[in-house]
Amino acid sequence: MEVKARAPGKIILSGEHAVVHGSTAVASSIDLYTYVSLRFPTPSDNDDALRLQFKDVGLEFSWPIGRIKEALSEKDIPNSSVPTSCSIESLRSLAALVDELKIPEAKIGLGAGVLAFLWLYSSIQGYKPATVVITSELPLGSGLGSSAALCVALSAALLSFSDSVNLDLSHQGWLTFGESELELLNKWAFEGEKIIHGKPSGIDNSVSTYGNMIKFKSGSLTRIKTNMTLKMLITNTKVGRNTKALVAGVSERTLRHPEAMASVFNAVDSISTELATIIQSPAPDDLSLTEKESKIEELMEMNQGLLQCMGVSHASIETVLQTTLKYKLASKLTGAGGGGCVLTLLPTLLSGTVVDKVTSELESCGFHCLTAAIGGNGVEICFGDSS
Ligand SMILES: Nc1ncnc2c1ncn2[C@@H]1O[C@H](COP(=O)(O)OP(=O)(O)O)[C@@H](O)[C@H]1O
Ligand SMILES: C[C@@](O)(CCOP(=O)(O)O)CC(=O)O
Ligand SMILES: [Mg+2]
Repeated sequence: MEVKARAPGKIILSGEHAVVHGSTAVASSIDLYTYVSLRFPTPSDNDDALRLQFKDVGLEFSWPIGRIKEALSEKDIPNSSVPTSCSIESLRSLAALVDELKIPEAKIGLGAGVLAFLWLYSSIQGYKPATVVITSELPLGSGLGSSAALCVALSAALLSFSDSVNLDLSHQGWLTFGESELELLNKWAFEGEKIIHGKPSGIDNSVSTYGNMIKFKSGSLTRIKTNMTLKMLITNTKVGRNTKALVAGVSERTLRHPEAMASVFNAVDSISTELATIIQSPAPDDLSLTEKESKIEELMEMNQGLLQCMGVSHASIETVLQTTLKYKLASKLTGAGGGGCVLTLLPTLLSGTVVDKVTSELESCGFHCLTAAIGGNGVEICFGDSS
């Protein structure tokens, strides 16, 4: 029996980093997914290994299942219905297993993904041999939430074969979970994100779980009903960065300048709240679509300025901002910054020629422009053939 899960990536329209410190943020899923397939061997396979394939980066790992049991020996029988944080001791033991993999230095960031996998797998499924294959349409480590999409899709696949979830195994095609099941898998995914990000806010796993657009503050989400279609150009600067280090950098700056940073976070909170109000306001109200878009552009620019205050912009991001400004387009970084992706609002009345021109100018700087639909389903699973 095989199950496949898919979970979407995301863009943060406003409030990244500040959301870690309690401010409101607004995020939307995008139609680029991470896929996880999970298969248990049959007795005749005579296989007692846990195998993990990261297809996007061409890496494969395997462990005799007994080694994982040994590493986590102090752990009780796993209980998939109680999301549990990885203790320092378990993290240390699992990290020793990951060290043995000798991951090449250039791909060392993947170690965090392997750790999250080992924790989620053993906590939800216990010590059973299996093969898990990961593929993604998302660029990894670029601000589009690949870490959360991985944790959400993994939690979904693992839970679908657990006692905590009741699913129709004969269903054909993609299947969504019930509300309480989504809540459970979102909590497990958050435990995985904690291993990858250090101190995540929970916005990325929540938007990947539930899909569409959400407003998020202090761990709780409100689903947003959009009353306008937003079109964004996503520019990947291709400058690699690590979310954990950037989040830690903002926390250190906050410790050095608590009052100034509190004001920055407060300003971001107001920006996100206003943005959510604009997006939700009834379609033909006192504000025309063009007026709404101009307001959103201004809020994006203000948010970008505050992200610069937090120290998470980058020369490559500044180049994207200057390039799009030449075409009177507003942009902001999305995700953790320090490189990664930048969002540019494409107003409804903008001509296709301008979009082509700005795209080719950005690409001539060595950046990669993506188009992705905003919104859409959250996590889904499929038993058997998903094609
Ligand atoms: N498809 C994948 N294959 C392997 N590792 C992945 C995959 N998706 C995410 N990861 C893990 O997530 C990390 C990237 O997460 P992060 O730095 O938070 O950036 P982002 O979430 O913006 O992509 C990778 O270094 C890796 O550990
Ligand atoms: C910076 C932050 O707000 C978003 C990070 O997103 P990403 O991992 O860069 O896609 C961190 C968080 O909210 O957990
Ligand atoms: Mg991430």
